[in-house]
Amino acid sequence: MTDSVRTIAIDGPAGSGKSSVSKEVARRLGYGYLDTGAAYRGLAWHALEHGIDTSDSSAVLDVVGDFDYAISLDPDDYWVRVGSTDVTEAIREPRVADAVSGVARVPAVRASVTALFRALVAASTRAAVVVEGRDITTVVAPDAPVRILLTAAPEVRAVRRSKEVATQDAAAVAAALHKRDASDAKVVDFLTAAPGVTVVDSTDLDFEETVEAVLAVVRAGLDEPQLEAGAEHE
Ligand SMILES: Nc1ncnc2c1ncn2[C@@H]1O[C@H](COP(=O)(O)OP(=O)(O)OP(=O)(O)O)[C@@H](O)[C@H]1O
Ligand SMILES: Nc1ccn([C@@H]2O[C@H](COP(=O)(O)O)[C@@H](O)[C@H]2O)c(=O)n1
Repeated sequence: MTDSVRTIAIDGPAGSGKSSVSKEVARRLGYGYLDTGAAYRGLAWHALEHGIDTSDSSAVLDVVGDFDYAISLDPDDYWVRVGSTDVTEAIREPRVADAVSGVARVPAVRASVTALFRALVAASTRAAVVVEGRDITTVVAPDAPVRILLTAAPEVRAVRRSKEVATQDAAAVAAALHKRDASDAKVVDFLTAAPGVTVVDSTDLDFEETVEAVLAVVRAGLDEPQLEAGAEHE
């Protein structure tokens, strides 16, 4: 079985529900969960710790060498570490979100983390891994048996995100989210579905309905042994 065959690929814009929905889908199927944005956020955090301007590509490359990154693929025990520091919460801070697109547009960074994502899936002991990000369906695992673009209307995504952020007003949260999408969209296309990718639009769905919609696509795309293998992990 190749690693692509063990990948459930989910892409989408900021705030579309990729992390929360993917994590829940992984839990219900007994699969691993890989948050790829965390690697870019972790590197942005690492660059900021070094006082680097993340819009300066060569300065970013200077700190890639000592970027010691680790992430859990267990949907029930999610953590992210850089060196000995647990950065699970820190990488969600607005200052990191504002800096991350600069890091993500560096081609050598993308090549390096893409190799890391594939290695993490290959090392997983689970029957499959739900991998979410921006270029999973197109670059990281274009051969995955299930490929989904999870979308929601921009204003709905902004409202959902602003409910989580207590330190900024709703307008500032919406502006930051749309600015990040605009920057990221210059690097990878996560707003239109590539051929063979199924769109799940959660604009009019609540969280549970969205999870069910994604599960239906996954079940339609996998064979019975792979679904049963996940259940056996429980
Ligand atoms: N269908 C839904 N209905 C209501 N709320 C939702 C739905 N899907 C996700 N959410 C909520 O929206 C918020 C954003 O979701 P989440 O963090 O999973 O998005 P994301 O796509 O991973 O964002 P980012 O790319 O910025 O990390 C969360 O609070 C999540 O619980
Ligand atoms: N496959 C990916 C995943 C993420 N990015 C970049 O990381 C940022 C943070 O991602 P979140 O999913 O945690 O919001 C995102 O804004 C992108 O800059 C990426 O390029 N490719």
